[in-house]
Amino acid sequence: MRTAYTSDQIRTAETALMAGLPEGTLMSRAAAGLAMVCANLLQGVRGRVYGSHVALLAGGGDNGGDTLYAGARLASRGARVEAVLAGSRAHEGGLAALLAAGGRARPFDAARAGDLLARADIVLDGLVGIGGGGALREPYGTLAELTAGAAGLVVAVDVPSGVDASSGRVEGPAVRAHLTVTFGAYKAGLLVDPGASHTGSVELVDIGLGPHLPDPEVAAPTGDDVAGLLPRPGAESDKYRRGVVGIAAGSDTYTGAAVLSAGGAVRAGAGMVRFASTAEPVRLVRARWPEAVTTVLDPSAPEGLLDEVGRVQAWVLGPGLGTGPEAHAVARAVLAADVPVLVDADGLTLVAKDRTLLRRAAPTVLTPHAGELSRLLGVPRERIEAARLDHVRRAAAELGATVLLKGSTTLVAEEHRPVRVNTTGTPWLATGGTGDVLSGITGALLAAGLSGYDAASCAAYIHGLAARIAARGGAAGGGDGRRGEAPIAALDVAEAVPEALRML
Ligand SMILES: NC(=O)C1=CN([C@@H]2O[C@H](COP(=O)(O)OP(=O)(O)OC[C@H]3O[C@@H](n4cnc5c(N)ncnc54)[C@H](O)[C@@H]3O)[C@@H](O)[C@H]2O)[C@@H](O)CC1
Ligand SMILES: Nc1ncnc2c1ncn2[C@@H]1O[C@H](COP(=O)(O)OP(=O)(O)O)[C@@H](O)[C@H]1O
Ligand SMILES: [K+]
Repeated sequence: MRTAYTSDQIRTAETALMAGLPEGTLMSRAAAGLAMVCANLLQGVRGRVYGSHVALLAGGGDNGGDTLYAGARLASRGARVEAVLAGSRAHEGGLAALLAAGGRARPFDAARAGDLLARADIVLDGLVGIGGGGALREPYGTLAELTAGAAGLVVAVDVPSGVDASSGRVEGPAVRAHLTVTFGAYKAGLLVDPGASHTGSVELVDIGLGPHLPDPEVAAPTGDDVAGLLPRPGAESDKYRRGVVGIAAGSDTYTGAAVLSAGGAVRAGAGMVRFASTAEPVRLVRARWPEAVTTVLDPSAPEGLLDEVGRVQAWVLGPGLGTGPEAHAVARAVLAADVPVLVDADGLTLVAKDRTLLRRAAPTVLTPHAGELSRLLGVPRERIEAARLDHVRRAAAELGATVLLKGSTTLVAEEHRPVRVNTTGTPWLATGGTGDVLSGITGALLAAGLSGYDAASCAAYIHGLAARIAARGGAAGGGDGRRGEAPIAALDVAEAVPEALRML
């Protein structure tokens, strides 16, 4: 599990660690690690450190200090290092070290800074780190924007400036780095969008913080974590014990979502899929997934609506269900069941209109995208997009459910647990119907007995991995939506789930 922390948690751990160490030890560890990474980069792009051009953007705090000290180390190896001092003051020790090692430093001047960035082999963004707050003020904002025109590699020091280290929030200009060198531990904002899309790859420099770190705010499961949680059938398994998932989805108007959700469940290894809906979706699901056992419902007679369906260990409710009175009757019947229920799509719209549906004892998993969460919380969508971590946490607490927030980084929140961040996926997933597939995968894992928290985070991982495999035509790797990948259809993702499971 890759764990990540808020700025306050990092500061507390740093204070505890520093209490037993001579002053300046941590900054010197951070600067040494940063200089080493930069030296390796320069070896890669220039073949040597000596004679290479390094630009430092140094803010007035300790983030600038790290950067100036690292610049001094590179200057002492013969690099031509020049710092732009963005603040009214600069870190004294760092500046003195840089000048003593033969580096140069000048106050901010836009034209000169632009020239410098156009010439540099690497640019170190040391404007602000965990001490940053709110939108970047001037001239920090201009400097962050200028890094977009840098000819060489942009290396963010600790955190890309303009990204809130604790939440990933971005409120104005922010540096987009090729690489972020972060100190002591991951900051939560490096894993959560929009911040995560500014970091490039992330390299962690150990400064000895480990023993002092508290429980993390955020955790990103690795493939091994997911593999360890997944159910595998044994000699004593039968289809019932492996988990029967019920799917209440589709309507005579919307039929595709039902087929996709059922496909996710079948491919993710449900022992059995019981599909319950009106006649047309039932016909289509049977045609595409003969494995599913189907029941035609008559929601105009809500009494004993699900009696004919048979026993299930978990339900998936909502994809393509519609939002009228008959859909409401189905939602009421499913949510009255004493088993875990995943609510998606139209099911979320029904729940947003009638929160009493969520008064139940068994676990509930909600899987909204930002628009659906906006309706659930009564908060504008843009505010959710800008502060996804805060809102997913709030939703879990307020709705008493496990909440999986879909989007470019998928988050899974449950009260009193770290928010789980999904690290797989590809922007090609942004296409109609892929969320329906996710609902089926998650339902299969819930039926197999995983908790809502584990089922949702494992399903997101598998779904994202399957999407990458589908986008690369069966090959592993990728995930950036660029070369070697092609558009995918939602059903391709369901079909790639077995390959994803094989890789885990
Ligand atoms: N505390 C420690 O023990 C360690 C800290 N380290 C470094 O120290 C950094 C934290 O240093 P600081 O606490 O001095 O904070 P920062 O240097 O991250 O930020 C504070 C500085 O940025 C300015 N600033 C804040 N928000 C701004 C905004 N929106 N626009 C423009 N300027 C803004 C402040 O005026 C101040 O000059 C870490 O990110 C890391 O790089 C490392 O050296 C490791 C050890
Ligand atoms: N930019 C993106 N990058 C990666 N994944 C994305 C992106 N946008 C959406 N996704 C993923 O695609 C899926 C879309 O689901 P959803 O919004 O429910 O669509 P639908 O209702 O059409 O199925 C989710 O798993 C979501 O996390
Ligand atoms: K920075």
